[in-house]
Parts: sequence; C-alpha cells; structure tokens
Amino acid sequence: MADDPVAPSTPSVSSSSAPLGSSVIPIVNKLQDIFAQLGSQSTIELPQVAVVGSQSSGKSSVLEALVGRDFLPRGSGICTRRPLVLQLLQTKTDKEYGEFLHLPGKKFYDFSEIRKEIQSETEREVGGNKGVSDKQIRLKIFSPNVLDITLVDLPGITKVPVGDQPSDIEARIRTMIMSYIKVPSCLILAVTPANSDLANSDALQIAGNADPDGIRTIGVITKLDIMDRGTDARNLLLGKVIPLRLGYVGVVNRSQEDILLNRSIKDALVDEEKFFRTHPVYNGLADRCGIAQLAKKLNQVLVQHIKAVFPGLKSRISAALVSVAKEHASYGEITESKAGQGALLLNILSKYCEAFCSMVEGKNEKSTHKLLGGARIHYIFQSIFVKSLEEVDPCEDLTDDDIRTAIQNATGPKSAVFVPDVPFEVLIRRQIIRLLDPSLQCARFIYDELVQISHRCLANELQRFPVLRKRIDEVIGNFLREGLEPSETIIGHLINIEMGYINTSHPNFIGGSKAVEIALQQVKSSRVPSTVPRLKDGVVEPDKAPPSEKTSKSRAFLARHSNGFLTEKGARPSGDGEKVAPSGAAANNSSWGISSFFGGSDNRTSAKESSTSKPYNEHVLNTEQAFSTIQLREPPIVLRPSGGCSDQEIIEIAVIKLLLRSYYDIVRNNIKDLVPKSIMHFLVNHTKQEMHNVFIKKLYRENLFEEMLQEPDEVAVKRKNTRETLRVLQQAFRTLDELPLEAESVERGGDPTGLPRMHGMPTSSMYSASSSNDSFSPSPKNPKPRKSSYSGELQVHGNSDSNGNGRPFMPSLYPKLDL
Ligand SMILES: Nc1nc2c(ncn2[C@@H]2O[C@H](COP(=O)(O)OP(=O)(O)OP(=O)(O)O)[C@@H](O)[C@H]2O)c(=O)[nH]1
Repeated sequence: MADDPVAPSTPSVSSSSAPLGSSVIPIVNKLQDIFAQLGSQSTIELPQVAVVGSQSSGKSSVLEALVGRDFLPRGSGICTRRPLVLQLLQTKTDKEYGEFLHLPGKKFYDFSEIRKEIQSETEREVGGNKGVSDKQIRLKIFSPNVLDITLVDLPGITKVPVGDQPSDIEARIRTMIMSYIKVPSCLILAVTPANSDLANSDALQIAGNADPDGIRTIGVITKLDIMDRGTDARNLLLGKVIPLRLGYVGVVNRSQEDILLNRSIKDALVDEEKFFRTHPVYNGLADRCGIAQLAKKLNQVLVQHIKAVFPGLKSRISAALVSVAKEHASYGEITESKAGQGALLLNILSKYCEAFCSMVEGKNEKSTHKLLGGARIHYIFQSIFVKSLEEVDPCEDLTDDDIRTAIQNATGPKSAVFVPDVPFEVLIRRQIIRLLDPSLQCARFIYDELVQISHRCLANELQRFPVLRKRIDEVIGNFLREGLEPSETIIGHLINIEMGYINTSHPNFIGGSKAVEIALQQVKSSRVPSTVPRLKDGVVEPDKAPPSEKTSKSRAFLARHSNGFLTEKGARPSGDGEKVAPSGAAANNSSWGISSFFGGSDNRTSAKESSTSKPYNEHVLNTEQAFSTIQLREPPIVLRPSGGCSDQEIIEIAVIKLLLRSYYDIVRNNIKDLVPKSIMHFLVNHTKQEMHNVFIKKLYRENLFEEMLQEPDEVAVKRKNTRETLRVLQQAFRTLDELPLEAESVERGGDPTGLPRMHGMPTSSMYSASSSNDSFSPSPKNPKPRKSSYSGELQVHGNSDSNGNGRPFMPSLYPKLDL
C-alpha cells in the first residue's frame, strides 16, 4: 500500500463526530425508513457497515466508540448473540436517545437502559444461556454526535460451543455473518485484535470470502495498547502483513477494567488520541489511527458508494412512487355534496361500463399467461362448443336395430316398397334435438363468463364502496340473467326450426339416389363374394327380380334430388355392374337392394300377401283346421324386429345412415354458426349496449347516493396511510433530486477542510466515482469549472476523466453547476 501523500493531521475527539457527508447519508437513512414503512427493507440495497470478527475481538467496543455512547453489552465471553442493526441519526438537538423497532415510540434517553433492553430482547429470543439467533434487533440512535450511518453488530465467530449453543455453532455464526456481508453494498469492518496473529484473523478470512477483491473491507486493529512489549502494529497498519485496498485503522478501546471503572467513552477517546499522539511508532501514522479516522474513512467510502448506487435507488423510489400514487388514487377523494356524489357515482358507473366493454373486446387484457375476457368467450364458442359439436357422430347412439325398427314402424302394417323418408325424418329429429343441450350450455358458459368479467371490473376502485359493489353486482346479475333468457329462447327456436322442416332440398344434402349408390357400394365392398344366390330373408334370386320399370320408379324416389327433379342417373340402375352381370355376387347384391324397394321379396311381405290374397272362406277353413293343431304364441308386449337383418334392410340401414350424416352436417353447421351469433346478439352485445342505461335507471337515484357511496373505515385509514407514504416518497424523491449538488459540495468540501484523501480506494466500477475524485472535483484554487459546450441541462466538467479522454464523468450528478 502506498504511503499517504497527505501530511498527517492530529486526530481530535471532536472530529469523530464531524457530520462529514451528512448531506448525503441522511437520505440513505430516510430511504431505509421509507422502505421499512413500506415493509420492504430488503428491496433496496442500502449501504450498511457490518462489524465482523472473532469473539471478544472488540467489535462492540468499536461500534460504541463510533457512536460515542456507552450502550452495548460488552465483556468477555459471548455478548452479541443476535444481529443488532444500529441506525445512527444525527440530530440538531442536544438530546440523545435510542428507539427500538420492537418498541415503537418508546424513547430511551438512558443508554444503560438501551443496553438492558438489548440484553432482555436477546434473552427473550434465545434465552439466557449463550444461545444465538439470526433474528435482528433494530435500534435507532438519535444524537448530535454521530455520523449518519447504519451499523450492524454481529455475533463473534466462536469455535467451541458453550451453553445452549449447538455443536455447529461456528458454521451457523459464519452463515449468519455471510448473509450480511455478502450483500455487495455492505461495508465490512474486519476487526482483529492486535494481540493475536493477523495471519489467522477470522475477520479477514470471512471478509475475504465475501469480498475477495477487498473493495469494501476496512481492517480494524484493536487492542493496540495491550500488545506484547517491544512489538507494534506499524506493519499491520501499513498493510505490509496482509494488504487491504481500503487499508487499516488502529484503535484503542476501553479495556475491561475501564468498563468496570465506568470510564466514559469521551475520556477514552481523549486517552486514545493521547496514546497515538505520544506513541513513537504511531505518531507518524495519524491518519490510520484512532476512532476519528475510522469514522472519516467510513464516511468517505459511504459517500462514494451512495454515488455509485444512486441511479438504481432513484429508479426504485420512483417505481414505489408510481405504485403508491396509484393505490392512493384508487381510494379516491371524499365527496360530501349531493352534486359531487352524483358526479362521482356517474363517473364510477361509466368507468365500470367502459371497463366491462374493454374487457369483452379485449382492449385492456395484456396478460401473456392466460386468456381473459373476450378471448375466453371466443374460446368457449370455438374450442368448446363448436369442437364438441364436430366430435358428434349422429349415428353413434343409433344401432342398426334402432334404424331397422324405425323403418319397420314407418312402413306400418304394409311392407316397404322403398326406403321411406319417414324413418329418416324421425331419426334426424332425434339427432337434432340432441343439439339443444350443448347450445344452452354454451349460453350458460358465456353468461358465467360475463359474470366473471363484471366481478373484475373496477375491482380495486370499488373496494372503497362495498355497498355500491354489492348493488352493482345485483343489477348486473339480474340484467345478465334477463339477457340469458332470450338467448335460451332463441336457441330453442333454432332447434325447433331445424326440427320443424327437414329440408331435403338443401343443396348440400346428399339426396336419395346418391345415398343408395354409395350404400350399395358400401354393402358390396363389405360383403364376402358368394356364388350362391341367397334365397331367404325376402331376397329373391336375380332372375326373379321385379320388372325394371318398377325398379326405376323406386330409384326415382330414392334418387330424387333435392330440387325435386329426377336425374337421368337416378332413373337408371345405380351401378354398371347391375346392368352387366345378372349372376355373381355383386349383381346379386345389387338386385337384392333394388328388388327390396318393391318389397316383392320381403319374407314378411310375402307372408302377408299370401295370407290376404286367399279367399276368406278358405282362410276360415284353414284356421279351423289348424285350430286343433297349431297354437300361436302371444305377441310379447315389447316387440322388436325379429331375426337377422335381411340384405334389403342392410342396404336400407346404410342409406338411412348416409342420409342422417349428410343432413346432420347441414344442421350442425347452422347451429355452429347461429348459436354463437344469437348469444352474442342477445346476451353479450345487448349487455354492452344497455348496461349503462340499466345502471342509470336502477342505481342513479339521489336518495341512494349516500348509502351507495358509504366507505368502510379501513379505506379512510388506508387513504391516510398511503397519502403519508406518498408524501414521504415524494419528499425522498425531491431529496434525491437535490442530492447531486450536495454530493458535489461534500466532495468539494473534502480537500479544503484538510480531510485525508482515501488510499486504497476501490477501483472497481462500484466505486469508480471515488477514484476519479480529483478529476471531476473543481480544484479549490480554481473552483469555477469550465462551462460545458452543451450545458444547460447538465454541467460537464472540463477536466478529463482518469483515462484522460475528456469524457464527462457521471454527468448526471452535476447539473447546472455554473449556470
Ligand atoms: N485493552 C483493550 N481492551 C479492549 C479493547 N477493545 C476491546 N477490549 C475489551 O475486550 C473485551 C471484548 O470486547 P467487546 O467489544 O465486547 O468484543 P466483541 O467482539 O464485541 O465481543 P462479542 O460480541 O462477544 O464477540 C471487553 O472487555 C473490552 O473491554 C482495546 O482496544 N484495548
């Protein structure tokens, strides 16, 4: 470490309490208070000074001397057992007192009471038997004789557990210490007694871990008065044993004997000063000796530090300001007059409606992690409602037997001549009605969404008016329910409309002939080829097929196109195979299908026809003859088509399914389109349009103003508190704005008052301002800085920075100096 170029000055007791830098540091303490009030001390990294070292190395004694008062538990053995956060605040009055965070408002004028309270509070937490805890004790000391800094007294590092201490006490204390000193803004006073080996110093070792570059560690050597005779700490103080960038300061605190004799700190400081002044070795190291020098050094480091962290601090304060101002605004102002109340109510109702519409339209939904408002409505329509409809297979819940039953029911006692459209209509209606429930559910979902949206409207603002909130919720709830009704009615109508007229002329409908054609192909391709024509189940042999004229007719019905005209194709046999091959499986199958439309081969039909074609008397005769021999079984109460499906029926079922699917698609598309439109029209848009009118009608009543605008007591309290916080923050912001000039004056004031310049000041970016001290501070001999070429907003000093490149150094800190 380089020798000090500044002539040593004799330290004096009074200089220990010189308010050096007090124009800067009070802001830090104010900020601490502000953030403590906001309950977020940890959100801002304020410079603190932590005292670390081994047990009984003199940490508390150093702190006490810096404070200038006797108030900390000291002595042999472990004394500091909880971290003590000590905020020193310089006051203008002569009164000195302390105040604990855990005893707000209680002022301790007797410092021995403070010591007792620290001891009691320690014991309250960790008992009386040397237990240690990391729970802070926070204490403010107000005094005219202190530097405005925050100090943290930490438990000393100990190796051997005693009393209630756990076996891993050393590790625990080290972890606790590290939690404070690892914070990059924390300045470390590494206290080592001069009568121990510096190379084995716990303080320097743990400080080195937290601050490997040594840019925020000051070495403090205590007990210089009780070193072995013939030894001294000169080399230690000069950093020749273990170099430290910020250097060392040697101090002499009160001995245990002094404490027992109740020797005052003031006397001790006088003695300390005398000790160093008269000591042949330390005489020449005055700027490294004594509590006063330690105080100055600390303060200068703090000034540099604050400058470096200043921009970050300011932006944090302004962020807090914005959010507190917003909160404050949300509590609104108190309005007494009827006119004022009316205007306020109207304003709230209008804002509510605006907020509702914006949410539905998605204007203010900025979330990137979930869908909100109108986007949810869209999701319900498209991804829930439409998707669910698309997944429905209209034939899913219809067995072939169901269709067969429907066909047989539709043909009544007669046999089917062709596939009648009655079963198709019966079955399609059965499917259409199934669309009603999901459509109504969709409307219900949208209703729920709108209710949710309404709850989110002005949620903060309306906290203040619970009665109004309740009334608004009631009105909007009823109103939405009223809007749901027409939506549900129209949905019912839509389904009824679809059921009321099955429009087989729809251009997208497959039509009978196409359905038969496809059904025949389907049946053909699914049938295993067989060379033997089937003779049962009402299927005739190909050569017994009905006349082709009839075939054409029946086909004409099935193939009737939606426009009602017969197509050429519809009048012809449906497949080439049928014309060409009267024998063979394919041809047979086709003929079964075709012939069945005439019903000539249906075994049921055959039986009936044969029975009805016979003369009556023959019939009676036969019955009489059979009476004694054949007993018919009673028909069961529930009848289903008996036996396996005939080939004709297979085709009929396939045709019906094709028709069902085709028509269902048409209806489904209509419903997919019209249900969301109806809900939007009758519920969503209607709500948006009419909400304001409804509010005015139901809520804007002069006789209700008072009641609705009643606010709970807690809101009044919150308003008052946030106003106070806002005031404090605004004050802090203003103070911060004024800070640069004051910081400048501190810097400028440094040299002329003969302050020692810092040695080993950090060169890292954190403290970069400090290393350029000379480069940007106007010289006392030439105090007027050169005018900036672009100044007007910011004064840029003419001096070059440390690199000599002439760039302004932290210009934001030096506004309008010479204007
Ligand atoms: N002679 C002399 N005694 C000192 C000096 N500094 C501290 N002491 C004594 O050393 C003992 C321990 O001092 P404290 O200040 O309690 O030490 P500490 O590091 O805070 O101790 P713990 O918090 O228990 O770890 C006390 O009896 C002090 O009087 C000094 O510079 N000279």
